[in-house]
Amino acid sequence: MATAAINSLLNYKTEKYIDTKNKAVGVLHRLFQLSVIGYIIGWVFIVKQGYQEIDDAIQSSVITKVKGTAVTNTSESGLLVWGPEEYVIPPQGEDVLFVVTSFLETPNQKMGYCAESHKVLNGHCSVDEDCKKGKMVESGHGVMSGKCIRNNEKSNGTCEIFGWCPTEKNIKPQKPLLKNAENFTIYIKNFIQFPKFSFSKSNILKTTDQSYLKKCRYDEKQYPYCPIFRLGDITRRAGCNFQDMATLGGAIGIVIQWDCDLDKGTSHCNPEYQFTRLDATVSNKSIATGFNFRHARYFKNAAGESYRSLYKVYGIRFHILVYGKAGKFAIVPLVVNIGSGLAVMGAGTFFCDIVLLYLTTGKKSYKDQKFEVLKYEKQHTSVFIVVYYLLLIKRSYIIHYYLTIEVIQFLQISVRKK
Ligand SMILES: Nc1ncnc2c1ncn2[C@@H]1O[C@H](COP(=O)(O)OP(=O)(O)OP(=O)(O)O)[C@@H](O)[C@H]1O
Repeated sequence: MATAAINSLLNYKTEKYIDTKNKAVGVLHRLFQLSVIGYIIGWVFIVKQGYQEIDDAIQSSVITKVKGTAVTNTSESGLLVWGPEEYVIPPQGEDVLFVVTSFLETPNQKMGYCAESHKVLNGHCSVDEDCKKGKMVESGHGVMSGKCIRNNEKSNGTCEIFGWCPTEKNIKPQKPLLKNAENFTIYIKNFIQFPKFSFSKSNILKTTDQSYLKKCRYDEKQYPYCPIFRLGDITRRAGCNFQDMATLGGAIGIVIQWDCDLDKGTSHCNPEYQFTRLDATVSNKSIATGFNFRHARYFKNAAGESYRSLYKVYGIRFHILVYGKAGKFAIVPLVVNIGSGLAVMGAGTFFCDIVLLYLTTGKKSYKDQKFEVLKYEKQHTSVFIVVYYLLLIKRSYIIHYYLTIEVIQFLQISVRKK
């Protein structure tokens, strides 16, 4: 038995084929093989470039610069000229930047006593007892002095507070004040790297024309590689009207997509821009409409007293998001994809066997010729079953697999000998 097992282990065995002479199943088999070859060549290699190694861990740096001026003239602030230093917050040129399009200024606030704003619910009162001295007004602007300030005896008033006075007026902008904001331009400098392929590039066109950046404005058709965008064009491409958005504010996403086939060369690796309104789910009537925040500018008068001007600013927040992947030819994905394609081809034989053995007229004769029923000695079976389970318990699946094949072949040899 041992010699037979060793022989069985060392001998080369080849698969045996049965020529069924069944044309219909033969055509079916070829069609299946053609579909698999079509899938591998068309989808896996041409569409999905399955012969490439992919790096989707893009590393990126973004810096922005906005240019343009706007003029405002309000009763509180008078005539003002706004430059990027005033309307871009923060001014450092980050990848998330806020451009002011409207504002409400409360100028010359000074530390002192004044009536709390009517906007603050917890600051309302009808008698002095409603304003507990020393208590902070919740969501308010200062600490209560203990007095209730009313315009007349009958009406309700608001508590007197100690804080920055006068408090802000309760007004919402009806239209954007920085009307020219639509014509501001934003320069987006983006540097990317695909570390797996030691490849780096920027979104700025390589040109010797020094004035290119001063003249060009991004346009999908004419200037697809110009990194300077007009704000009005960005909102238009995102499907919204700049002036509508500018009144109460909003958020816009500028997506820079890098999909690079490095086999085609560096010049084919270029960014594609997409624009989307990020707060688009919020309708105009929603309580969550708009985008604003407050900041203050502090100063002292000639007498050394501290003052501040409080600004509630409305505007558009731009988020620059960079995504991308690069692919380059590599032998490993090529072999893996061919291998998995060939494995799928094996399913064709299985499928055709099912058709042949269960759906054709001559299924009985096919079955008789395809399957050989083996007869073997019982004691062999029991020994092999014991070994089999011992290996299974020890989780030696590979040894178990090969042993099972060898056992079956050994039994076949035994049968043949008989
Ligand atoms: N938002 C923008 N709109 C239009 N042109 C711009 C904008 N930002 C930069 N540029 C122009 O692009 C070129 C390169 O800008 P970069 O910031 O690298 O150089 P710079 O000389 O420091 O720019 P500048 O001093 O004009 O702000 C400059 O000619 C600059 O004027």
